Amino acid sequence: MSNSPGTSRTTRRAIHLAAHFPGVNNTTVWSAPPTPQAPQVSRPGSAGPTAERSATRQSAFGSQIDFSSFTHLARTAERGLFDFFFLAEGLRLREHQGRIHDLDVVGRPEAITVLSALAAVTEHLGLAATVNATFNEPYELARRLASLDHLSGGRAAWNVVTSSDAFTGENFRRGGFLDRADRYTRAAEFVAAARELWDSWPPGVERGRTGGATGSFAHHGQHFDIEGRFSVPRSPQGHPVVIQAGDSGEGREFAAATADVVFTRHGTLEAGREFYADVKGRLAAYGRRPDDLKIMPGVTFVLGDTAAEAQEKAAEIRRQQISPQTALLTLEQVWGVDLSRYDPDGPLPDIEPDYEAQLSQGRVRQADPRAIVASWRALAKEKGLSIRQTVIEATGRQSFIGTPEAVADELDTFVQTDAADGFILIPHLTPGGLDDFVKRVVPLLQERGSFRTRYTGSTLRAHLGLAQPLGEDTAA
Ligand SMILES: Cc1cc2nc3c(=O)[nH]c(=O)nc-3n(C[C@H](O)[C@H](O)[C@H](O)COP(=O)(O)O)c2cc1C
Repeated sequence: MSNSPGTSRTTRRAIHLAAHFPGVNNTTVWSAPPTPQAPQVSRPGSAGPTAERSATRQSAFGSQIDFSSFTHLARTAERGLFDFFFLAEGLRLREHQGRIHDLDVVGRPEAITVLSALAAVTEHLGLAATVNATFNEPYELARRLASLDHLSGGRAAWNVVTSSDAFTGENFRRGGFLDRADRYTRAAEFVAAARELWDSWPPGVERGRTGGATGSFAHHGQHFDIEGRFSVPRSPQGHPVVIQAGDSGEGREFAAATADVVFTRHGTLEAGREFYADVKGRLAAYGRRPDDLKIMPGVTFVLGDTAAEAQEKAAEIRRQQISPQTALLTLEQVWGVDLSRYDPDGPLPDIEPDYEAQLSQGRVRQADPRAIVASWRALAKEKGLSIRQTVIEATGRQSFIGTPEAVADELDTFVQTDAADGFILIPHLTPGGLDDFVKRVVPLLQERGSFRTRYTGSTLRAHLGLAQPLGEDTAA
């Protein structure tokens, strides 16, 4: 097999792979295998499109959050020798015109609970939970993560996210929200406090030797003023792995100072290299080496026996992801007005958007709607696209499409040429979406010496090649 361009360095770099459990956002399609004429639910009028689609998805995928779905994907990832299994978090179901948003209809079970159950049916696989730093407390979360680390023999990871909006805050006792500017100061102090708690039990404390300072902590800061004794002995990893997933300058700085892994959206070679250089370049200021932080973009893949077949499958998946009604819902989020009377196969609405309106609540609209409207209008005009075709073309984020050989080659090129340290793979199907990748792509990566052929360590830190925090023996 030929080497990829730029792979002339003497040692090949090891690729790190993780599996993202799909289920929300329209990455996930809901029937397998993709068929050319997948049945589409017609958009109802006043009954509300979201409600109807919710019903459709729930009946088609009632088992989506069954434990068997989680175990299938986790076991596949472990068979593929992946570093970890990843669960996202949504603390408030997003809403569209007062109904549960189309993308959140499968619900959001709590990640650490699911991972604790998976710890019992897996042996090596890391278990990563996304947990918000705004609406939690260090003592409670440090305790849950240390417990997961114990239960799993050193496989726990925490993806620290910082969503801080008032809509989400309504779900919580402390309510309200955090000033956006404070989201990372709180997150940084949260992680620091959690690490103080994890360090409060020195390594090697024997059962019964609980005198002295064991478990004592005192953290007095801007966001947390806590003092007491931590209830969980030091866990196998010392510190569960910390993942970061925010993209602002502050987010990148937080990652450079604090995180072990970054989950990024920069999934093209050029954007990946830029991001990689930027974030790795920030590490030295914190006395850290480039290898201390792994950069792992979240990516999708579509495999085919030929390049043409893969492209065809990818196009069909896009059509399934953006059904006629999803196209209209997506457009309504941007336009801010009810567009239910428009034909998804007709042209973009010529009415002006209402940029102040809030049809959707929660993290559904990411970029500046004015810029989106302008670019979608230009795209539709240039290519003569309908509403649905425009949304399909403009919102597509399919990363690696091709034969297993081509996909293995591309993934390897990313890692050997400093665009990533590995990938968080987001399959399109639940729960079988990773099966083909593990069967057909993993062996090719192993053949070229870029991916492990067995687990050599037992903890997630070992899989990722991260140092083990030593902790101090303070229990005099
Ligand atoms: C790849 C990626 C995945 C994310 N996943 C989640 C998630 O599952 N739950 C969540 O509440 N926020 C998630 N976020 C949001 C971020 O953690 C962060 O809260 C938000 O992006 C604000 O930070 P920023 O301004 O630095 O981007 C994700 C962000 C990125 C880039």
